[in-house]
Amino acid sequence: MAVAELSSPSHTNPRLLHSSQLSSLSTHLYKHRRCSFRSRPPTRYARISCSVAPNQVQAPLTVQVQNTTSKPECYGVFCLTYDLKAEEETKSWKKLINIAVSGAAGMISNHLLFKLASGEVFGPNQPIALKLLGSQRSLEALEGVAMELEDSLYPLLREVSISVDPYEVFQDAEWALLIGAKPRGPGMERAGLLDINGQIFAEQGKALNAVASRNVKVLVVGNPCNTNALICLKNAPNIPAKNFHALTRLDENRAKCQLALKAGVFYDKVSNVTIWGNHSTTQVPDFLNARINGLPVEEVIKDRKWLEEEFTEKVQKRGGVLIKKWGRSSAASTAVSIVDAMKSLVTPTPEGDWFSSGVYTNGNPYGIVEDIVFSMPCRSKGDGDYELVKDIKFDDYLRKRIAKTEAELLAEKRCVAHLTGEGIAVCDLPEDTMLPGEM
Ligand SMILES: NC(=O)C1=CN([C@@H]2O[C@H](COP(=O)(O)OP(=O)(O)OC[C@H]3O[C@@H](n4cnc5c(N)ncnc54)[C@H](OP(=O)(O)O)[C@@H]3O)[C@@H](O)[C@H]2O)C=CC1
Ligand SMILES: O=C([O-])CC(=O)C(=O)O
Repeated sequence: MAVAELSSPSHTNPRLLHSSQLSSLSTHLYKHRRCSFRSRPPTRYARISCSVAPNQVQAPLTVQVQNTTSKPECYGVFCLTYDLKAEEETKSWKKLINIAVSGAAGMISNHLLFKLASGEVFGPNQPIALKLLGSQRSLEALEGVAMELEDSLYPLLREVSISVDPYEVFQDAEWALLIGAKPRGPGMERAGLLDINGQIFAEQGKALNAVASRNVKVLVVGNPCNTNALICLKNAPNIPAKNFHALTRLDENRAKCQLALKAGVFYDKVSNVTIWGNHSTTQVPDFLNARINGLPVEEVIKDRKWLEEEFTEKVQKRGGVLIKKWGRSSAASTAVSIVDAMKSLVTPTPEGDWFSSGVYTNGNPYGIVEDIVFSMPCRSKGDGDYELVKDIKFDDYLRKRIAKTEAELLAEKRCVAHLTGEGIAVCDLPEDTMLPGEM
């Protein structure tokens, strides 16, 4: 199969074309434009540059043709060929699933990959293939990760491959865990971070659109994760927007821990916790609908002031407090929350409960503005899909807080308009806008 990326100043959002469309495209190009073809070995890209003929007013056009038949490099023991059905203990196993992970040499992945390989998410009968995406700067480190995976002798881990090319890594991916992102350095404006990371997620959205399974589930972890997820889904129009998630499960877990501590119960007694909005310090941990031992939180913790102020701020800023103590951002607990988020989609949600995920707002029943990625309460039948929970209570406090995080996400969206195909970016971000890890 081959795909072509079509871009020109008149196409701010480049279109990806499948091989079936290529021959008519090239006929069109020869007829209407002056084209030169240039391939750049040893890469698989061929660049076709077309200039404007003197009597034409069309804008110049560049087409990138990519042959996507090549495979990422398999690693070590994972290059062996074998027949899963040949051995007695593997006969009952399900079909191998492909999991792509970006930022695979980073700290979160260093915890996550081993959890995935152990069967924590998909269970003991589900073999997996891990496709690790890195960059030139992390290629050696990725080999180190693959070596550790080899040495762990996980029976369910059947394939590991590494690559720096998202088109290779995302080929037929059924899950894409997008963790890699540039951290915000000292003195960097949030608008700058949105732009740099947004470019990464725009490119990855295009690659997913071109080569991933049409039913791929995409979980964006790299910050700012809500807006990165929006950019990614806008660049992947052939994949349902509903399949894209931004990770807010860590925030939910943090909120459960704080409620349990205050109520003096173990955290398995806390349920129905929603995180609303952005994975930032404007996020809203919802105590109005949450329950402890099946009772509304306010019947157990009779201290509304603590809930509105101390509890809310503790959850919003937990990441920053941890960085101060630990010297680096949450990695192990983030990996745990990624596992939780994935499990919530592949196992039925317990009766009466729900989980939080940053999802696309179109069609939401809460009156939240459409066309952003916003954390909301979800339930799943365990088939990888989810529905939004309908019976949710709101009061003035909750509405006001939700409006603030919604306004922040709208400002972030305006700031990345150039990456979502919606025109010229205007950055008017609220001054106090921060990631949970910033203080
Ligand atoms: N949503 C959430 O709840 C949470 C989100 N996060 C976010 O997850 C992301 C990853 O965190 P973590 O694993 O701890 O980070 P690390 O710094 O350990 O790893 C990040 C990886 O991102 C990759 N990367 C991609 N582009 C760049 C770039 N331009 N500059 C530098 N590195 C780049 C690097 O890999 P390579 O060189 O291979 O490209 C690196 O290995 C961060 O954005 C963090 O803010 C963290 C905690 C919670
Ligand atoms: O800000 C960060 O990079 C870390 C983060 O998201 C968190 O701890 O929730």
